[in-house]
Amino acid sequence: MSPINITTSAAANRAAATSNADPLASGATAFKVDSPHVRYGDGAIESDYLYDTTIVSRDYETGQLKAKPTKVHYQFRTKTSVGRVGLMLVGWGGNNGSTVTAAILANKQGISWETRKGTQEPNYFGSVMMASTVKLGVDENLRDVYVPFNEVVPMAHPNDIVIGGWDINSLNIGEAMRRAQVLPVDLQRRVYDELKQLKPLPSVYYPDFIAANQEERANNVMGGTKQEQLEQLRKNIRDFKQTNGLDRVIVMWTANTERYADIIAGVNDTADNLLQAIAGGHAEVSPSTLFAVASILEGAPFVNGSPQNTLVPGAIELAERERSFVGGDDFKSGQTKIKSVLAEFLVNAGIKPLAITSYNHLGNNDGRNLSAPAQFRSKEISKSSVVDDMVGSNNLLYKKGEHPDHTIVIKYVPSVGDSKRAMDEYVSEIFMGGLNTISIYNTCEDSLLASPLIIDLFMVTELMTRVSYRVRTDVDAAEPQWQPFHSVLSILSYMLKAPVVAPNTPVVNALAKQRMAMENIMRAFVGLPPNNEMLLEHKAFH
Ligand SMILES: NC(=O)c1ccc[n+]([C@@H]2O[C@H](COP(=O)([O-])OP(=O)(O)OC[C@H]3O[C@@H](n4cnc5c(N)ncnc54)[C@H](O)[C@@H]3O)[C@@H](O)[C@H]2O)c1
Ligand SMILES: O=P([O-])([O-])O[C@@H]1[C@@H](O)[C@H](O)[C@@H](O)[C@H](O)[C@@H]1O
Repeated sequence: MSPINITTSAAANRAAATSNADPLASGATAFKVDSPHVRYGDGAIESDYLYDTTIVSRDYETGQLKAKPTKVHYQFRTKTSVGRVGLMLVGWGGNNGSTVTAAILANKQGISWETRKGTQEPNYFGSVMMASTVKLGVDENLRDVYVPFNEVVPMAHPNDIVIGGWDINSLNIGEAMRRAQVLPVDLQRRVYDELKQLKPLPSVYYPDFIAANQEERANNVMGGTKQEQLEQLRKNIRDFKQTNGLDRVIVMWTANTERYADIIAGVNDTADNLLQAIAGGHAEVSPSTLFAVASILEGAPFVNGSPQNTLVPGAIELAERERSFVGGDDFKSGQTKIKSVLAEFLVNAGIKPLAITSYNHLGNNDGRNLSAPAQFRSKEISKSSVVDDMVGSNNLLYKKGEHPDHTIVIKYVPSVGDSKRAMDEYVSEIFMGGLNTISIYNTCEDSLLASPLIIDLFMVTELMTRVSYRVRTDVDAAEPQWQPFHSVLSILSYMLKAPVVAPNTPVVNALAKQRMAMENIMRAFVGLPPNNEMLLEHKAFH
């Protein structure tokens, strides 16, 4: 019984109208939920949602665990109008920044290009929002019906994003695309003239935070004190928004990996201390944290695509106080993405990884920056923490505090360029003391894998700026206030190696859990129950 894919293109709709194709296979764009608990009002979708969870407690007399099914009544309101949205990239002239800009232009203008295999059309493959589907439900014949992920709730379309940003290097984006050596030459040729008009704004450069080998790029640098730089960055964001007539701007760090900043009491441990440290020009405030503070103060969501600890405690507290959104860290694009699948599979299969050895070499500027110990250390941390939740979930395999050996090696080999070569070995203990070894060789085209994540991070972050919620109880004295989600957008974790979460909440790295959370939260916004794949319809006698 083949599943049905709802296609929403006009052509597909015309084809369905004139053929005896399955009426469900080409429906109108998006879908409407038929429920008394979902209201499609003017400008917003409101849903009443019973959140089912299970509270576990221990009976201290008997020692027995008790599991109590619990329902929490949420109400969600999702504004349906996206408006005009902008993305300001920090590190715009880098491999990721220039690649994602060129790709959006090609998609927006329908620019195809010639390859030795024929004509290649632009696409958004690798974007979970733009190129993956979710199961909406089943039809009357119990056939699965799938819709594009980006049609579960109204979302921004990448073709409509207005892009700008900063770089410490002055190269225009056309030249930066050429320097990156990522995209096919024929495509580069077709988009170059438009991209060369795009010039990064001068940025903040503190040599101490990135590798010394990056100094030769730093010819587009902002002067002044840290406070003056903060004000300039804030002005940049305001000007970009006003000049382009934008309703919302999202700032995303795709600049070089910085060293970790020391967390110092009285400097970056609280919001006020961080603001004072900036005013006082404290050396331990990094460029990325300055961008985060500027974004927070301008109400522009800030997402960190690199592994350093940009979101120091003071930045988190400031975001909470300003009710501004932040997210991070480190795009989860290749080697680590696979690890967050494989490690979960092994542990959930009752197989005990003993050693995970991850090596890769790459030859792009990111790799050159990572060849410096302090910058590598930031990446090593983000790449190493990805199995912690899976290991912690299974005390049958791992005693408390026990971990697999986990080694990360990254080498800079200029000749491979952006085409990173990753080699992994997973050695696991299996039945009766046996050993299983899985070896993987993975050519990760770094920027072609990271660019779609920039799009997904933008789309989900933008969605969350339009969502508010409230919790209802049976004894509400008055209508509770609608409020935004917590400032730290842990819903972004699927796209990130080291998800930043709200203080004192759990970090989830397992990729399947992360996708399930994002899908089911978005389903809840339109009043749909979680997908549970029980398929009882197919397991019961009819
Ligand atoms: N697959 C991937 O490409 C991938 C995956 C995960 C994380 N990342 C991270 O994304 C970031 C970008 O990767 P990339 O391949 O585009 O690197 P890149 O070196 O090509 O680009 C980084 C850009 O940032 C600029 N820059 C450095 N410091 C800056 C500052 N303070 N302000 C503004 N611009 C600054 C540099 O001039 C450069 O143009 C890196 O931190 C990398 O670790 C990349
Ligand atoms: O995402 P992933 O492939 O596990 O990790 C990658 C690193 O291994 C690589 O060295 C670097 O190029 C990228 O910044 C990326 O972070």
